[in-house]
This record gives sequence, C-alpha cells and structure tokens, in this order.
Amino acid sequence: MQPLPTFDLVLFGGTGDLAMRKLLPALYRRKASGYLSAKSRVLGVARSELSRDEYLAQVQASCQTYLGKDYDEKRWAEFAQHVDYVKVDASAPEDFAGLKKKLEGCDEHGRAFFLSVAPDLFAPICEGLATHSLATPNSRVVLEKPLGHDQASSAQINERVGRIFSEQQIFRIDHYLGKETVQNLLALRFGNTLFEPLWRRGRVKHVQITVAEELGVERRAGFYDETGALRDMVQNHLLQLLCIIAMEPPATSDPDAMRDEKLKVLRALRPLRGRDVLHKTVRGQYKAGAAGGKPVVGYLDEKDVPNDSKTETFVALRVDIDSWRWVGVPFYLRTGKRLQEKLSEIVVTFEDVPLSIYERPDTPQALNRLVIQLQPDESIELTVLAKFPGEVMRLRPVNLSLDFSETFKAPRLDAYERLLTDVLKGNLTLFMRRDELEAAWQWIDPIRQAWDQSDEAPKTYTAGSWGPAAASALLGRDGFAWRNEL
Ligand SMILES: NC(=O)C1=CN([C@@H]2O[C@H](COP(=O)(O)OP(=O)(O)OC[C@H]3O[C@@H](n4cnc5c(N)ncnc54)[C@H](OP(=O)(O)O)[C@@H]3O)[C@@H](O)[C@H]2O)C=CC1
Ligand SMILES: O=C1O[C@H](COP(=O)(O)O)[C@@H](O)[C@H](O)[C@H]1O
Repeated sequence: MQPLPTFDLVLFGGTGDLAMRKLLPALYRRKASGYLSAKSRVLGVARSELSRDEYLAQVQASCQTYLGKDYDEKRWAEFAQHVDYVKVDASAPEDFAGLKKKLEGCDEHGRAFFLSVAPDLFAPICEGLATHSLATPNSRVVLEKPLGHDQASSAQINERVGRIFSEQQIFRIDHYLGKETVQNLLALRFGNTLFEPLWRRGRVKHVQITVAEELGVERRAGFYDETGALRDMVQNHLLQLLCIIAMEPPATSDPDAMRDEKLKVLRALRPLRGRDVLHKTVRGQYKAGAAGGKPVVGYLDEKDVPNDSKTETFVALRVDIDSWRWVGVPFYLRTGKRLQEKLSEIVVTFEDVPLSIYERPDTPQALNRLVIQLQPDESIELTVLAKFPGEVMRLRPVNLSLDFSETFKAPRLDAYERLLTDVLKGNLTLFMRRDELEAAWQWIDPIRQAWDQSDEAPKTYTAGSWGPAAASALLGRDGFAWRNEL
C-alpha cells in the first residue's frame, strides 16, 4: 500500500451536511487505512467564525456519529492532526487572503479544491482562487452535483470554471459512480463474455432502474424544494446508471474511452417533449404516512417547504434509446423519497424462450432476469428455470445469487472514499466530462418545461408506499410490472 502523494484538500462547505456526513468520515477512513501521507492537510472552509478547535469538535462529533463502530479515539487523534479550518466567504473576494496564507509555502503539495457548496458559488470560488494565484497547474477542482439547474446554467458554470481550470483538472462528481456494485456492473459487462451476446434488443425485454429512499427531505428542504427529484437524482445518478448499462464496450480503460461511450448513450436518448412527457413520465409528492414503523408528515408539512409547493419527490419515466443495440427496448427509471424501503437496483429482464415444451409457470417471474442490487445489499442474482424434483418435467424459477460481502471478505470502500482517492491520484474515469453533463441536461430540460407548463400537480402517494399508482400503470400499459409488484 502506497500513501497518496502529499496534498492540501481544501473543502469549501466544510461545515455543511455533505462534508460532515460523508466527506470528512471518508477522509478519516483513508487516514485509518494509512493512505494519508504525514504532511497532507484537510482545510475546512466556510463563512462561520470558528477556531480550529471548534471546527475539530464538530468534525469529531460527525465522525463519531457516522462512522459508528469504525470510530476510534486514537485514530481520531491521528486524523485530527491533518485537519484545520479557514473562514472564507466565497462571495467576498478579499476573504481568500486568509486561505492564501494557509496554503503559502506548500506549493509542492498537490492541491484539490472540493466545492461542497451550492452551484452558484462554483464560479465565484474558482475566480477567487485565480485572483489570489491559488489555482496552480497541479491543482484540481471537484464540483458537486447538481451542476446548475438546467443546460444554460450548467454551461455558464462550466464556461467560467473552464477559464481557470483545464478539463483535465475538473472532477465533476456523481457519487453513484463510486459505489462498489456500479464498479461490479462494469466488471460483469466487460470482464465476461457471457452476457454480451444477450445484452441487446431481441434478447432483452426491458430494463428497470430503481433508486428508492426511505428518508424524506431531512434538513435539506430549502435546497430540495428548488431542485426536485428530476434534477436531484435522475439528471445525474439514474442517467449515469443507465449509461453504464447501455453503453458499448469502451476500447480501453482510459477515462475518455468510457466517457465517450456514455456520451453516445446520452445523445441517443429519444427526446421527451410536450404531450409525450405527460404520457411517459409520472411525478409524485409524498403525503403523510409511515417510515421505519413511525408516522411521518407529508412533504408539504416538512419544515421550510411552502405549503403550495409542486416540487416532485418521486419520478418514474419510460426512456427509449435510439441505437441499433437498444431501439424498442424500454428502460423504466424510478426514484423517490419516503418510499417503502431504501433500495437501489437494476433489473434486466430477458425475452422468453420461443417455444415452451415443458410445464412451467406462465408468469413474469418465470422469465430469465438479472438483478443487480446496489443498496442495501450488494449482490447479483440471475433467475433461471430449473426442473422441480419429481417424475415429471416441471420447471420452476430459481435464483443463482452472488452476495459480494459474503464472497469477498475484503474491506470495501465507501463511494466518497473511492472518489476522493481518485481525485488525489488524478484518475478521471469515474467523473463526468462537460459534454456528458450538458447532454444529460439537454435531455432533462424539456421534461421540466413540459411539467411547468402543465396544470397537473404531482400525484400524491403515501409515505411508506412505492409511489403513486400511475407509476405502476406506466409499466402496466406496456404489459410489465416493477419487480416489487411481481
Ligand atoms: N448533502 C447531501 O447529501 C448531498 C449534497 N450534494 C451537494 O453538495 C453541496 C453541498 O450540500 P450540503 O452540504 O447538503 O449543503 P449545506 O447547506 O449543508 O452546506 C453548505 C456549506 O456551504 C457553506 N457556505 C454557504 N455559503 C458560503 C459562502 N458564501 N462562502 C463559503 N461557504 C459557504 C456553508 O457554511 P456557512 O454557512 O458557515 O458558510 C456550509 O458549510 C450542494 O451542491 C449539494 O447539492 C450532493 C449530493 C448529496
Ligand atoms: O445525491 C443525492 O443522493 C442521495 C442518495 O444517495 P445514497 O448514496 O444514499 O443512495 C439523496 O438522498 C440526495 O437527495 C441526493 O442529493
């Protein structure tokens, strides 16, 4: 094991929810695994007036909460030595002088600026860094999602950030790409010959991608109500999963080889516009119900949500890909908050045998099906038909299962741990390129516009259910059902 090169990681938004829940615990873990070199530093940055000790107290409390049994006092003390805090108001250019002072004399360190702040601060921060000569040639910048709120705002941010950092220095993060099972999906598709001949129209009947959350909007209602599920989840995580399922095999493992193939998928998505949007999409909003066995309020009663909000907390849609490989194969995407359980999975259902000569159930459960589960468990399950023991030939579906945590006992990297490591190593494979991101927005924008122009409100669904009934009807019309409804 080689420690990472010495770096200064400047964490804008260092007091925020993402930094406290995910990024700082991920860095603690990197330290605990021996990856942080002695002189590397993590500088939390925000507007709050905090001393280093006050900041450390906040970080320690988060590490205790979010690392659970992985938290250890001795390891914390070792990690804490790397952590410091600087007060900077990113919208006040003169404030960057304090940061400059902290970074002075460490020009030989690699530098990564992680922007865990609202996207309207991305360009001002990069410009502040440039004005104070902090954006050195060996610096990298990490941009959190969603990058903008539509194609135009995203292009504008990319343009301004691109004047300061080259594309090779920009890491646009989508933490779903850092998840272990997403990596395994790449291994399954491009490390085996088995599925490739079947991975196409004529063989695949339909594909479902579900990212369901049991949580509601939590403390992020201000952000969420402006954003909604389409921009928060579909524009990035779900489209990225779809790209990985649908892309052609890249010729090499080079970052651009993979990003080129994902871009081709995004450009082949059949546009959804006008009436088509109303026919092929469903948006929902949760009302009061239950989560984790306890009663919970509806979205409109959440703190900081306007009581006439039309923001969607659920989206389901049918997507068509106009390529030789996929034309005619529907991809159904679904995501929502306050659903029955936390579940992220991809389900590939294959065509039936052309002629059935044995007795077998005539139900969708009896089709060959590949289920790639990302959360809560990491597993791959293949349904095949086998003979039920006995005199007669009676076939029944059985599952061949691969549970990754059972199979490989090795410790697993959390998504942010992997992606932060890749930033520090300079590996762009799991990060989105500008053209990919803009192609995704280009496909998303007309959906948003059609919803905004429609008088229809989002359909309500009870917290703790699987979303509005219309989401079942979306597949039902095509003769299919979501896996949890089979
Ligand atoms: N939270 C999550 O689960 C996820 C978040 N994201 C994205 O990550 C980013 C951060 O999200 P999140 O942590 O939830 O947001 P929060 O609102 O919790 O945190 C925002 C952070 O930015 C700081 N900040 C705000 N304004 C300024 C400013 N002018 N100058 C310097 N610092 C400032 C705040 O500190 P202070 O007020 O002290 O300045 C705080 O540290 C967003 O782009 C979000 O979309 C993406 C995926 C998941
Ligand atoms: O990016 C986001 O993702 C989380 C869900 O991530 P997961 O890794 O827990 O599945 C979601 O809650 C949040 O709203 C969104 O911004």
